[in-house]
Amino acid sequence: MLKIAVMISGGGTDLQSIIDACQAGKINGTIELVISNRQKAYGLQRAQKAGIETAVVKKNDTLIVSMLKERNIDLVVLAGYLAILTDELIDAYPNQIINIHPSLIPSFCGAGMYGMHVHEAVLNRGVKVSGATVHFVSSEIDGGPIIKQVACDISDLDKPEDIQARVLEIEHRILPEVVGLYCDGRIKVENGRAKVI
Ligand SMILES: Nc1nc2c(c(=O)[nH]1)N[C@@H](CN(C=O)c1ccc(C(=O)N[C@@H](CCC(=O)O)C(=O)O)cc1)CN2
Ligand SMILES: NCC(=O)N[C@@H]1O[C@H](COP(=O)([O-])[O-])[C@@H](O)[C@H]1O
Repeated sequence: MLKIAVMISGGGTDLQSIIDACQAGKINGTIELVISNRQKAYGLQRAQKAGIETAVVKKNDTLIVSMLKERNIDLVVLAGYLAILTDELIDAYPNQIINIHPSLIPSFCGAGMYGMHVHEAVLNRGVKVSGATVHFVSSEIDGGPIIKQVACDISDLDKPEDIQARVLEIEHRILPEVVGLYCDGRIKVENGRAKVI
């Protein structure tokens, strides 16, 4: 069983999808720690309800690395974590940090593209499909190897919150799926590209 840490900043529905999958025996791993950079993140309550250790750490990747190493964490999941990771944390966990992003990378991603900002940009551009991406985290924001993407038709939607809701349904499926694949050793990175084996 791999040891997992999840980093959040908000409501934690993506975190909840992993908690639920672990409790259902769908992931060969256990969530050992949930870290938030925001004290009031509701996701902290979700973790505490599930009996998972929580911590609030703001702008201190040195401390985060020490907490992860102390707990022998194997996989770090960014589940709505809205801060940019420093190279200190990324280098400590090469291809061991994954992120969920609410668009089809490389579209609508990078600095400033998070949460509802993504769906507002998608609506304003008038694209007819959106979706979600799970990728490894690198120094380039949202530029790491893509592990899985699923698209959805949004041509019938005209509100960003409705696009968000449809994309979240995808997120809540593919994030636990990818975490499970990682825990089973079925994700490899070759020549900068991730593949499921
Ligand atoms: N080094 C990396 N750090 C992070 C990555 C990454 O790929 N490499 N992924 C992001 C997640 N993310 C999108 O998926 C993302 C998060 C936050 C931002 C952003 O611009 N944040 C603002 C502050 C937002 C706030 O605190 O309200 C900022 O830093 O100015 C962009 C993309 C996680 N980190
Ligand atoms: N760029 C990162 C980003 O925008 N992440 C997004 O934050 C939301 C967190 O929701 P949650 O708090 O309900 O899990 C999710 O939609 C996730 O894709």
